[in-house]
Amino acid sequence: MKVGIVGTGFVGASAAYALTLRGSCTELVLVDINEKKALAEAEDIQHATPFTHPVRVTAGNYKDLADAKVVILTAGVNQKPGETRLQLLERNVKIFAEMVPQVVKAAKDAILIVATNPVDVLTAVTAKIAGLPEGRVLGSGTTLDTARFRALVGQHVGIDPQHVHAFVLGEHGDSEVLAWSGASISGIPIGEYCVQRGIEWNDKTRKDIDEKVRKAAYTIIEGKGATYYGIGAALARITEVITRDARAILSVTAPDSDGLAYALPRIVGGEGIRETLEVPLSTREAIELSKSVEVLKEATGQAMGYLND
Ligand SMILES: NC(=O)C1=CN([C@@H]2O[C@H](COP(=O)(O)OP(=O)(O)OC[C@H]3O[C@@H](n4cnc5c(N)ncnc54)[C@H](O)[C@@H]3O)[C@@H](O)[C@H]2O)C=CC1
Ligand SMILES: CC(=O)C(=O)O
Repeated sequence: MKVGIVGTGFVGASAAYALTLRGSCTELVLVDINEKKALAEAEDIQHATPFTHPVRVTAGNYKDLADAKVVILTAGVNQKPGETRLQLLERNVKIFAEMVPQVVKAAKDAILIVATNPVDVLTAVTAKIAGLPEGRVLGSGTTLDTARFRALVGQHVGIDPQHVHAFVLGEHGDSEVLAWSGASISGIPIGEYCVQRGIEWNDKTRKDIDEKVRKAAYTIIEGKGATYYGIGAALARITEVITRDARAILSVTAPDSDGLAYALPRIVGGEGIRETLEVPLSTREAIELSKSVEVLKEATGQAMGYLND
């Protein structure tokens, strides 16, 4: 099964490497405005295939995306230290206005996965430009934040994060909501689990984890200029859920009936998003989620304005 990636910078190249390590597809086509970079990444990753999976990795142009099952969009500018995701909006909308029609023309049946920031708004923009049936355009949303949340809780309680069930909802950004009320360790509420096992669990523990999840991008960008391994793995996981029709529940982002995209747990399978789930939230979490949606509403309005400029 063919997968395309448009944008082979830190994020696109990491996603390509993760897809190859996991054997999530059989063919991988890398496209970038910087053709030399795409070619170099394709060659480098192809050299990993004798140790991983027999994925055919090539660099190409938009036409080479024909028949792709999935195209991942990671082209665009990233944050500089201290910059918010929303500050990238105008520059990345302009890139998407030029790029998305070419992707849709070449890969007529593909499911599009957006990763470029601000990812919720760009997913709404992509859906509007692409005009594809519902479910075929999604964004990585808070899959990375959810992974950060699960990793930190897993580390705190000393278990494999795969057994931490918890979601981050709303914006992939400063207003995101960590849904503590439904978080569990394999069905046992985290607080109860900690009491049973004699592990510290209080407001400070939750505040520290919240801060680390919410600020992760800022601290990593401060330290090394960009974040890419976490999102690379997340994109590979979303892609293989589609290529294997796994029907997994992921906190991806997708436009609602008003064209506003934000992350909620959704069932994802071979046709893209199959269903959006309703999550029981505490009153405080529900209020925080509506505030997050308001932030995105304003930014999405601005983005649609840039599209019409
Ligand atoms: N959704 C998420 O959780 C995350 C999203 N990101 C976002 O991913 C995006 C990419 O980040 P990086 O890879 O670090 O940036 P980067 O600067 O390393 O790579 C961007 C790539 O896009 C290419 N590009 C630019 N315009 C293009 C066009 N018109 N057509 C084709 N290719 C084009 C550039 O040549 C470059 O290779 C950023 O917006 C960043 O904020 C980054 C981490 C996590
Ligand atoms: C850059 C970004 O969006 C992240 O690492 O969360």
